[in-house]
Amino acid sequence: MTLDLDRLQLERCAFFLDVDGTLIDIAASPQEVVIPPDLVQLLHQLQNRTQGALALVSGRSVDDLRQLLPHLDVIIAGEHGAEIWRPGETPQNLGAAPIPHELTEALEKITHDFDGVVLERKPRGRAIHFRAIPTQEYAVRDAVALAVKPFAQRFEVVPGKMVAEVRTIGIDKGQAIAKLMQDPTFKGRLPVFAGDDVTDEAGFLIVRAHGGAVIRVGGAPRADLDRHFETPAELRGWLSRCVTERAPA
Ligand SMILES: O=P(O)(O)OC[C@H]1O[C@H](O[C@H]2O[C@H](CO)[C@@H](O)[C@H](O)[C@H]2O)[C@H](O)[C@@H](O)[C@@H]1O
Repeated sequence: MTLDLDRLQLERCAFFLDVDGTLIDIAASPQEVVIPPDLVQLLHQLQNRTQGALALVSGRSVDDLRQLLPHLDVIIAGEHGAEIWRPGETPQNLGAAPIPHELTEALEKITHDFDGVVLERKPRGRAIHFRAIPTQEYAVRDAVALAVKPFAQRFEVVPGKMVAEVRTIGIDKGQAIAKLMQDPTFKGRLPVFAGDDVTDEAGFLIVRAHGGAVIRVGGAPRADLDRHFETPAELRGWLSRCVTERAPA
């Protein structure tokens, strides 16, 4: 059964929002994304209306997101939930293992074998981007799988949009959301999660398990979604209407 998102009471909700492809448009490279001018204000409004029960849940690292959104002061679950940062604190590692040097070397080699592949080194993971050579997608994904194979007891490869993400086994957005739902700020609220990609599915599962609402941006509409938006701009428009039109009685 899906929830009627137009009847949500923000004061009883907890929002978990993915970033790339959900709040902001996908760009040619991670550094080229454009942050909409009103995004930070919108997120702070949502944070106020939910008494702080708002977290960004992203594949990007906490440091990366804080640079991208320097004036934003909200909780961040970074690197697919490998780390959680609360404003004023240092990020908490939720169990990510250090990436072995040999694994990074093996991934680095792929950037030499395929012109156009870029290795993103995150504090707790690696991402191999091949957006510049889409026709080589399967060859690159195979090469990444092979590189990670000797480390398969601790690390796995997860697919994303024109990217292969290498992360510690057991880390996913679902476990980060489950942990945040134990926080007094989030506990007892109805979780609402918006995402756009394969790596968001673990978050969708946990949110459903808590009786919450699942929103997907892009892709095809699905029967199991509570709401589907075509673009990040549509999602931001809906969030904006939520915070302005649904003021508390
Ligand atoms: O979980 P998200 O917030 O959606 O982050 C997922 C990954 O986003 C970034 O890569 C993706 O977006 C780039 C900018 O639009 C695009 O160029 C790239 O092809 C996408 O894969 C980021 O670089 C990754 O670290 C995140 O895991």
